[in-house]
Amino acid sequence: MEKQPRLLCSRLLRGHTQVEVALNNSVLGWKDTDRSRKRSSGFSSLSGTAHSHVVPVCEIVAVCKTEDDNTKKKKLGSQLYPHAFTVSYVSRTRQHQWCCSDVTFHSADLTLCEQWIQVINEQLSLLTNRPRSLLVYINPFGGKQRGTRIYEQKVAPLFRRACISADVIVTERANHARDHLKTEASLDKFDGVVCVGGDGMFSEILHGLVTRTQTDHGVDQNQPEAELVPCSLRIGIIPAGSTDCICFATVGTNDPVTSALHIIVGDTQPMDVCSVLHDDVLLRYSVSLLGYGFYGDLLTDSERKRWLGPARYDLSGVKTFLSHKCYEGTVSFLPAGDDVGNPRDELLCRSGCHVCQRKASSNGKRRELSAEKETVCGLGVIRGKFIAINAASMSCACPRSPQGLSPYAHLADGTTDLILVRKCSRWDFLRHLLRHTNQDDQFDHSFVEVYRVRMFRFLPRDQEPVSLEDQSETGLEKTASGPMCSVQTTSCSKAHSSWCCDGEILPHAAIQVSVQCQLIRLFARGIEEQQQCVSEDPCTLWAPEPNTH
Ligand SMILES: CCCCCCCCCCCCC/C=C/[C@@H](O)[C@H](COP(=O)(O)O)NC(=O)CCCCCCCCCCCCCCC
Ligand SMILES: Nc1ncnc2c1ncn2[C@@H]1O[C@H](COP(=O)(O)OP(=O)(O)O)[C@@H](O)[C@H]1O
Ligand SMILES: [Ca+2]
Repeated sequence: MEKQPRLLCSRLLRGHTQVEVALNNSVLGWKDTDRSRKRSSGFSSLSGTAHSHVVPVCEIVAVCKTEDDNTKKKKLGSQLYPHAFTVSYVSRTRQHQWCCSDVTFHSADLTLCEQWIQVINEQLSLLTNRPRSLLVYINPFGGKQRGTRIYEQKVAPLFRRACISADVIVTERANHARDHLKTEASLDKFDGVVCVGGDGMFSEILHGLVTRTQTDHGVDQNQPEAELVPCSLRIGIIPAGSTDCICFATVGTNDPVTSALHIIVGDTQPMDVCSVLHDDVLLRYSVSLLGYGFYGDLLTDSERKRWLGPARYDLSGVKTFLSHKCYEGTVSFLPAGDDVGNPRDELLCRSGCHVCQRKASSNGKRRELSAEKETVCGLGVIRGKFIAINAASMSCACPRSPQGLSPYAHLADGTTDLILVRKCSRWDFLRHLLRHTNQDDQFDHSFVEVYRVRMFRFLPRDQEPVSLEDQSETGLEKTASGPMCSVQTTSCSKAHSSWCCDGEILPHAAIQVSVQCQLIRLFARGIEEQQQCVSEDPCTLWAPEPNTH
């Protein structure tokens, strides 16, 4: 492959060390010159400074002239270096966390500094995926009520440094952001929408943006067969909520600075959205967890304890666990094809995921879940008594469960992982829950089943067709895709639970769910496999000998 022409290469001063700095179309690099390395080797090893460093241009946040009194006095030997410029760039710390680092280069030559600033800025202006203008919504009451402070102290300064303009709206009530996006906001002037808050706040942005997009394109989202139009604006999430699972599962951490940097560099991560209907009428959209039984009850209880902040989930978790309820009903589902793998295949969804890139032909194949079709096309039907019915459209990894509810679920494959936890003893359920917090397989229990599906439907027992109720009287449960299995004899609560849908409670127990493949895009890149290596060998930046200024 032909090598990129070198654009600029100079000998400059960094700290007390002379360095050779080079820039081509994709990488900025600097290394100590041999002379200064010899002279300052003690200094370097003491401070831990590496002798060479490379930064991909796409991870440069900004470059600017440095003007302070120290710069004016900068000296090496008798030579003054009164001019300087600073490059801010992404550096990786630990656990997928990013921070913004600065490197300042000094020079005796003002024109040279200005040339560096100009050339780097020209390179940055070629990166067309970067947002220039954002619409930001802050929920001041999410999580520990630190949304406004997090934005002002950690995010706004970075946006300013990257020359991104932001229109900020601090919400005054629930659904303020959703309603504003739906009708009022002039979206044409923005390159993206940012929410500062938790999963509930993200859900508001999701609903506002999806609804607005359908309205603008004349699509009736209440039609069960409607082909929804993907949203053109990307969504950024600055985590300031209680669970922050959508941020955690798409970035790998819930750190506001990391998220701000993913927005600044203009990352893109497509994401599936489930539409949730009742009697063919749209109730809500979901991207993370749709849970009936355990998580529905937990969330309902936790809403009364909002004043406790994130700890409400632990308290309600213990209470719901102790109440040990189970619910009877029928789940029918359309299994996904083999092309998207299965929930236990140990294929993690990571940055550049191949499974998601193959992007199932699912959307074209959407079919209605109707009774006649249940006997054909491999549709699964499962009757039973369940402690939990969960659908995880993504891993749902979060600080409480770093692998998530379904560790091998994919962000953008057009499927959701349907997890059925049948009635079991308290002890067994606790064992199952505990496995969410360690490396053990939470699906490896006789009372847990998991299916990768494109759509599913749930009917609570009292709404089942009579024929299914009759079957249950025989004491047998039937699955179309699996073997017959016996019903446990213990009794079960007749009442309904609720569905929790990305942290919101739904008003109906009977729902139909279908996955809309890649309906939205986030400012994220999926979880990076490991510390990313720059593909370019730094040495090539300096070979052959540079024409130093
Ligand atoms: C014994 C320890 C068991 C730990 C089990 C952890 C499983 C965690 C899976 C979490 C999946 C989260 C999916 C995301 C949901 C969010 O969309 C949604 C909204 O988030 P927001 O408030 O930021 O807006 N959050 C939720 O629905 C909350 C889920 C909370 C899960 C907490 C579970 C705690 C369970 C504690 C059980 C304790 C048993 C103790 C027995 C003595
Ligand atoms: N200004 C506001 N006042 C009250 N509730 C709000 C406001 N802005 C947003 N909300 C609502 O607060 C709920 C929780 O927000 P979220 O940011 O997800 O925090 P948490 O993660 O703590 O639940 C969401 O349902 C959202 O609609
Ligand atoms: Ca998915």
